[in-house]
Amino acid sequence: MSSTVVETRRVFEVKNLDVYYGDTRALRDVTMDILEGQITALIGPSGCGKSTLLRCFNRTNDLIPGAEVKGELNYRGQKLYGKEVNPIVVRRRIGMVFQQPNPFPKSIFDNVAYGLRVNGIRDRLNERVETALKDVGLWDEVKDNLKKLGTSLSGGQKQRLCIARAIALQPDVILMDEPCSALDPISTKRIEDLMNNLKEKYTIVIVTHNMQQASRVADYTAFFNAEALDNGGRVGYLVEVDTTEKMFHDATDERTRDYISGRFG
Ligand SMILES: Nc1ncnc2c1ncn2[C@@H]1O[C@H](COP(=O)(O)OP(=O)(O)OP(=O)(O)O)[C@@H](O)[C@H]1O
Repeated sequence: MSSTVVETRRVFEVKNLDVYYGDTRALRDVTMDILEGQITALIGPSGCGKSTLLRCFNRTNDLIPGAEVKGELNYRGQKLYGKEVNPIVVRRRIGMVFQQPNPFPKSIFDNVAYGLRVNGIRDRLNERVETALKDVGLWDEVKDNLKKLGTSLSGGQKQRLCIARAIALQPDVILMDEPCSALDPISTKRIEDLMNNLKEKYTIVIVTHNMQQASRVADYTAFFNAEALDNGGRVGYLVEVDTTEKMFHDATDERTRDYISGRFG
């Protein structure tokens, strides 16, 4: 990696991380850093473990029966899987946005206020909701209809509403699992522009199948691949991670160059 990496603060430090689902190892020996205030894209062919790694960052794999994480994963210098760590607090600090925009069948206001209320935050609710909606560029579109159902918005608006719901809690990190794959190109562009604005305040990790998207939005790109095992299964692994500029124009590994140029995957 370039020398700027050394000077930038590490939010996550992943060392020799393995993830299992039951007896099956889905991801092996991942070592990488996630840097503060940067957008990091996780790319690679289907099944190479991108979403699995993403879920490690806010411990949502804990919710999958049989999932087990081995190795080291430090969040701001603290063991994320340490015994004393409360996963609920982790998920408050490290928010997540999914592929399918999934607002609750509640009003626009209540969608954004939801996480705040659940976490017992009741002061300045109106102001906090307004700020979150402004931060995602939705305020002007919805300010006169805050009682309208969140589910009645367009796909792109719904996704921005879900991002507003995540950032209302003022998290440290936002994890995005293919946030634009269900959206049209115009809504996708709005989310990409939004990500660029959000990185002033948040560290973002995004899983994307869209290589152009990674090259447009990410500061760093990590390329994962999967290899066949003797038992017929497959295990994902990290091929390389570097600045997006380097990965897309001068990747070290031939597999990365092949994938990025569309020769496989
Ligand atoms: N809940 C689960 N239970 C069991 N196995 C799982 C589970 N989730 C993922 N896996 C397995 O882990 C491996 C990695 O899956 P994962 O979804 O992380 O890959 P991915 O790179 O994000 O794939 P895609 O690009 O298709 O979304 C796959 O073999 C998958 O079948």
